[in-house]
Amino acid sequence: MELVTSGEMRAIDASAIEEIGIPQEALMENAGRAVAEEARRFAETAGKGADFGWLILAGKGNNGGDGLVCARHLRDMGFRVAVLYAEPPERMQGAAALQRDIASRLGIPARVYALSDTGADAANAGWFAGFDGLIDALLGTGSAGEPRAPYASLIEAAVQSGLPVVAVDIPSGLNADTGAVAKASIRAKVTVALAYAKRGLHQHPGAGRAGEVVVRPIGIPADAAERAGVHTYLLNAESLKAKLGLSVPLPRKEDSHKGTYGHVLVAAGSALMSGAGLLSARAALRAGSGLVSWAQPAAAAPGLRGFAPEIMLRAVPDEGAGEWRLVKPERLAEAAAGVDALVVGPGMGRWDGDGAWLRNLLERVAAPVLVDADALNMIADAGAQPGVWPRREAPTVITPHPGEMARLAGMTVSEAQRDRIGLAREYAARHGVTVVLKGARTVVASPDGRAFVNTTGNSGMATGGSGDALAGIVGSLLGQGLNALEAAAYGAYWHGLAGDRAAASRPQAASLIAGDIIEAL
Ligand SMILES: NC(=O)C1=CN([C@@H]2O[C@H](COP(=O)(O)OP(=O)(O)OC[C@H]3O[C@@H](n4cnc5c(N)ncnc54)[C@H](O)[C@@H]3O)[C@@H](O)[C@H]2O)[C@H](O)CC1
Ligand SMILES: [K+]
Repeated sequence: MELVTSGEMRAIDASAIEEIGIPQEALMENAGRAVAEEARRFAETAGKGADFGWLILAGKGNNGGDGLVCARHLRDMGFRVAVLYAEPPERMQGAAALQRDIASRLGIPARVYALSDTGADAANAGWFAGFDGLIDALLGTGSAGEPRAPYASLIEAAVQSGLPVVAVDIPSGLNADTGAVAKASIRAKVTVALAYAKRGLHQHPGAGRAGEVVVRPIGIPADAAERAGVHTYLLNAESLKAKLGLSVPLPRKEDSHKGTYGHVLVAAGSALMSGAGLLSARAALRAGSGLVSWAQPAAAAPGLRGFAPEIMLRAVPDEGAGEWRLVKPERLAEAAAGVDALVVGPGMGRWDGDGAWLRNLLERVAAPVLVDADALNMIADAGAQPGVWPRREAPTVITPHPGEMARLAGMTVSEAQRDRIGLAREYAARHGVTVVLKGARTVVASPDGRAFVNTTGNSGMATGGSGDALAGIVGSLLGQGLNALEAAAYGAYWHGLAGDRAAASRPQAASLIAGDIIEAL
């Protein structure tokens, strides 16, 4: 379940080979066979069986070496097989060169790619004629930057051929660490991740090019990543259990009463945006809180009576204005005294001096706090230097979407999206807050360095109110006694799972609204 960078993978490979003594050739043999088995599974699902012709696109590195082992095993399985070397094969070295010689001695047909003399793209050079699928063994974790010639044009020709691709380790052209994709990049039906999934397979746009990611062991000891200090995990039921000791669904205590599951105070919504507060409060209820109170500026409260009978309304003195602007932070802190968690931010609006207001509130509240939406922008206006977040005894969890994350970190959105795992982890460590960086493949990062990449959720959830629901869910879990990372990770996973379930029962995901997510919890 660990996700690794190419650097971490190289260190793990080196340790297995040099310190433990597992021969590199053994790793490569296991890798190639694993890819062949996944390719066979793909051919069978494609209903073509053994008359499926595979063309192995082999680069000059060990990724190419894996591909040659794969070629040999596919041929032994009865497939038609040929190899197309990206570069003259005499340039291969070490374990890859050994596989080149074996393939040659076995008489596996091979050609060397060359741009047609006019430099025209090679698709029309018939390289792919007669084949049903491609094995992408061009570039793996050793590649850096845009694929250079001739890889770039071979990749583009492969894409243009329209043939299905099974990628070795990563689709060529993908940045294994960040998920960024080069102009020339393979779109795979299946990516066979060797030993561990690389981070880039689970961060967009890379995640959209990898197809089905299958992690296959190749003989690296199972605890190698942990021993190498890797603390990035795919967020799913398995890792929630193994890394955080949480089972899905969370067990409910038998001897429970209203107090058992905590009391959450939701300070959210305002006269014009009361919906955000209601959605957060309802989500907290559905997530299992024993009691949920919805704090509102006193003059705005009467208008909200009866919206949700299960939710207690908590009017906070506001000098008759009906706006948060005139609620003193100490008054809201008093309302939060004795609750088990506070959610602050959704639909709160902005006003002059709101940053100092929020910091004052955070310094006074003893309970765990979930900060979302407008409240995040209040802090963002104070800058990105350490200290913008008050140090607190109890945890602070923040749930920014990419735009809010960018403002908090003082960068553009595209910069913030470049390495979401790295940014969320660095921000969490620097400010001592637990970060839930929303978006496709939400990233949860703890100040202690652990990070989880979510696997649930769908594009239909990019709808107003979905974030309010997440804020309520995580706040509820904090109120139920989960620690910051547990609440953030479980909450993100559960929110996405509910969204997937809600989408499954609707004609199309795009019709999803936040209320559907809450009802599906
Ligand atoms: N390391 C191991 O013990 C194992 C590795 N496995 C497989 O090997 C690759 C990593 O192999 P490596 O030789 O380090 O690099 P690549 O094959 O990924 O690199 C390709 C090759 O191309 C050159 N290159 C680098 N960047 C570019 C570029 N932008 N354009 C063109 N060419 C580029 C570079 O010089 C390399 O030589 C890993 O992914 C696994 O598939 C085995 O699985 C097991 C053991
Ligand atoms: K590859």
